[in-house]
Amino acid sequence: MARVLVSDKLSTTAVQIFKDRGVEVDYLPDLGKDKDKLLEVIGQYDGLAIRSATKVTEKVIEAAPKLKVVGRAGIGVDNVDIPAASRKGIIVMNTPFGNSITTAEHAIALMFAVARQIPAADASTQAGKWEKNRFMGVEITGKTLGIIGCGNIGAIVASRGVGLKMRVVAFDPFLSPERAATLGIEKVELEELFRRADFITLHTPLTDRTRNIIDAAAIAMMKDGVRIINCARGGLVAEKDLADAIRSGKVAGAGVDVFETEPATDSPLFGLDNVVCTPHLGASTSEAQENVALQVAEQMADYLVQGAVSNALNMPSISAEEAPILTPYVKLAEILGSFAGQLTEEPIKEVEILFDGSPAGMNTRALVAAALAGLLKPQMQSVNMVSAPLMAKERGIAVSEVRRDKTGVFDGYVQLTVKTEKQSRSVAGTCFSDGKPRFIQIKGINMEADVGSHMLYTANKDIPGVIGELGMTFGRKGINIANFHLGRDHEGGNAIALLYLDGPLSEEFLDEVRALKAIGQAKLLTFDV
Ligand SMILES: NC(=O)C1=CN([C@@H]2O[C@H](COP(=O)(O)OP(=O)(O)OC[C@H]3O[C@@H](n4cnc5c(N)ncnc54)[C@H](O)[C@@H]3O)[C@@H](O)[C@H]2O)C=CC1
Ligand SMILES: O=C(O)C(=O)COP(=O)(O)O
Repeated sequence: MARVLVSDKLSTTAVQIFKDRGVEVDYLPDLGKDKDKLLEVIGQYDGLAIRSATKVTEKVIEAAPKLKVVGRAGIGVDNVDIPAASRKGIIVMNTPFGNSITTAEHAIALMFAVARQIPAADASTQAGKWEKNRFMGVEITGKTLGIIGCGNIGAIVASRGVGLKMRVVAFDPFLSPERAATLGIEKVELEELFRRADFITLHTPLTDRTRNIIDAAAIAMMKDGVRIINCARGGLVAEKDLADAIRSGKVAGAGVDVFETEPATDSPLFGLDNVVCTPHLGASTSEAQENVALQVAEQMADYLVQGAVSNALNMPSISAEEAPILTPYVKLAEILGSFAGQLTEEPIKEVEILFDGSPAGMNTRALVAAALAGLLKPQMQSVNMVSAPLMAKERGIAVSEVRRDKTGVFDGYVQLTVKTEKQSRSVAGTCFSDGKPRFIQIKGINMEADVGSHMLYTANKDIPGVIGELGMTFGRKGINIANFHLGRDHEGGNAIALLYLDGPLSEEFLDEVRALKAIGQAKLLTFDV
């Protein structure tokens, strides 16, 4: 039974879902904050469900040999070392929409809080001061709202801004003019946004390009009296530069939900007039927390129980409906990869995968990943569909895919061609209606062979007597051949044989086979079927 650790505070709905789906679950919501304890226990788990407090570092991943999936109940995954996870074949998934409305609402709430100084006015009023003249605010109607990053959350903020009768401008390199028009907003360059906005709100991930996107130089371009809201990630705004600008009066106020270091127990922004801070509450509503907990548990259980993948950041999605149709072809792709991987002894330069007929309409990214996993496995035992594309890239293997409408007699087939410095080798297969994979072509030679756990592959000249010699040799040793498949390119040309054996063969016996006059090459192959 798969076992999952929930190491951050998640709605207990998640725990119930794991149990209902037959996944054992330990709910330890404070464990994620204790790095040492996490390192101590993580080795026991197949899945880890987190929010932003647990840091899934390379060290944690190294300490987790069983881990298959990290599920982030939320959006940002900057607390997960995704390359390290991918290298170990661990899927990292998030819940990209469950808390977007809630977070957009928090940004709007902070905008109002800053425009009307609500927290300070509240504190003063409750202290019995009645400082009516101290808290002069600004109207939002008719003001320009500048949105940096107009993805899911930014777009919701945009629509709320439009609803509040604001003029909305957005900077996002990936925002199309059509989408901007649909949202009723204007797409602008960053500097123009800085120059025009009365309120600026950030909604990008934290990347090398977005880090400190608001710093002293950016602030210098802004309108005097601008107000800045950050509900995305600490690190997007240089906190010290913002604090200086608030002190100088250049920036009239800021709403800050996220900090460079979290938990933020100290910050240059603390204690300044009209800075409204919240402790990373963007996603903290009961609705959003129900959404993300439910979704992450379903997604993780789908993967651990059924092999279905959704919202993974390092692996193509495979829906639960798609999984049964795709699974036989995933197996086929892996077997073709494995065939080529076991026969190839020099460095691979190029891999081309051709999808003909029905597989061409499937999720070919998953099939490519499976073929690469099969191909690399003879060299790297722990490689899987998650890590294989990254491993291939790191090894400089160029991977390409071609999709084609049905051209042959088979409903669909997959052909894998592997090129090294010295040669190009191709192998093709299909899946019959029984879901079982078959080899249908090896090195351009047609054949039709079942796939067995133990197989002997031989290449020889098409001369009489090969079958007899092989059969006699096996017979003398008392080894049963379950199936014998033959093919040749033309009479007297190159021939190949695939023998489906009942069990493994010893190396000594293989040497005997290799010594046969008729046999050019003999290789024992094993497949995980
Ligand atoms: N405070 C909180 O509790 C929460 C914070 N977040 C954070 O909000 C942020 C946005 O989330 P979503 O809208 O769901 O993400 P998203 O991926 O839907 O949108 C991000 C947008 O940023 C854009 N972008 C990327 N690089 C950019 C750049 N250099 N300049 C301008 N735009 C750029 C992308 O094109 C994309 O449209 C994330 O960092 C996420 O972690 C999300 C949920 C809760
Ligand atoms: O979903 C996100 O990106 C968030 O920042 C929410 O973080 P949290 O789950 O509240 O720790």
